[in-house]
Amino acid sequence: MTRFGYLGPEGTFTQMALLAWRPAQDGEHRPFGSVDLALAALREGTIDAAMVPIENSVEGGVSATMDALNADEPLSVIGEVLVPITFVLAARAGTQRSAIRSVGTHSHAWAQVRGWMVANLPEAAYVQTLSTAGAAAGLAASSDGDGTAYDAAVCAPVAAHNNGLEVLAEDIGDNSSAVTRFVLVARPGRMPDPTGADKTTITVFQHEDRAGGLLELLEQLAAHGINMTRLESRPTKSVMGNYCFSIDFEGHARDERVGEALMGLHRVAAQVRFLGSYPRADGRSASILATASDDAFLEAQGWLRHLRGE
Ligand SMILES: O=C(O)C(=O)C[C@]1(C(=O)O)C=C[C@@H](O)C=C1
Repeated sequence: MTRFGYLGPEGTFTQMALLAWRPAQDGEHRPFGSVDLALAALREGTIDAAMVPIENSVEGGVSATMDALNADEPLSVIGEVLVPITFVLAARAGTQRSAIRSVGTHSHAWAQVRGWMVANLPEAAYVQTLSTAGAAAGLAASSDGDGTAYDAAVCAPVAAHNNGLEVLAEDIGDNSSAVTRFVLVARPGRMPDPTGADKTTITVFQHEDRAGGLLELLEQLAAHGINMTRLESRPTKSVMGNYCFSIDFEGHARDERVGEALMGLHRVAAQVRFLGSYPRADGRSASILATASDDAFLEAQGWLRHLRGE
């Protein structure tokens, strides 16, 4: 039975992503206190795969996940899941909204309700927790007057319900169409086969900081007709001002144009960390120029072999 890890506790959006990928009865689902702990367990072999958040449509990339994927032993992304995000403000039964002085939640969740907070609880202090469901569980576990770090939690409706909290306000996200993208990560092994609607994730490290360095990397993608879907810079943590680039793009490593682009990046970059090719959650096929199709590349390779007399 596959052992899946996820950013817990129960009731996180990450658990919803894992349940959407595989129902609880089809594997062991094990909660972890942080993305780092889940990925460490995966590297150690105590779980077989981990579901982790990587990108939110409002707040952008999840740095903790990108950094954990870029460090230590390489891991592979084998799938992705999109989860619509809905937040509630929850508190212990009997709490009046006017009595709320502090609110606990995950940093990405706070970023998505900031406008609502300014409009409705402008004086409330923010207390960071490791997850939205962790904020709800922490609130439920404490009773009045025992020094709880916060008076209310921002979490998913299911986390408020599971923890017996009262919902003081529903749908408090500033953007009603917010979506978080999660990736299922495994130890490197057999890559999922191409489906025609795939994505590839890489991290590129440059030789040195110089004019046109990023352009040189991007040219490899543009020249091979590849559409990027995410580009983020992360500090390499070695020297101030030194960055690597976390990139998602359309296509699969076994597509001719992607293979050529990866070889190009390998030539011009100091290191390319290949994090996997996997089916897109939305099933949307890449729009590929006729000049960047597999047939076009194979025809050109044949032409070269012919003129070399091979
Ligand atoms: O705290 C949770 O419930 C999570 O699953 C983490 C997380 C995130 O890292 O972005 C996931 C979705 C929401 O955007 C807010 C928090």
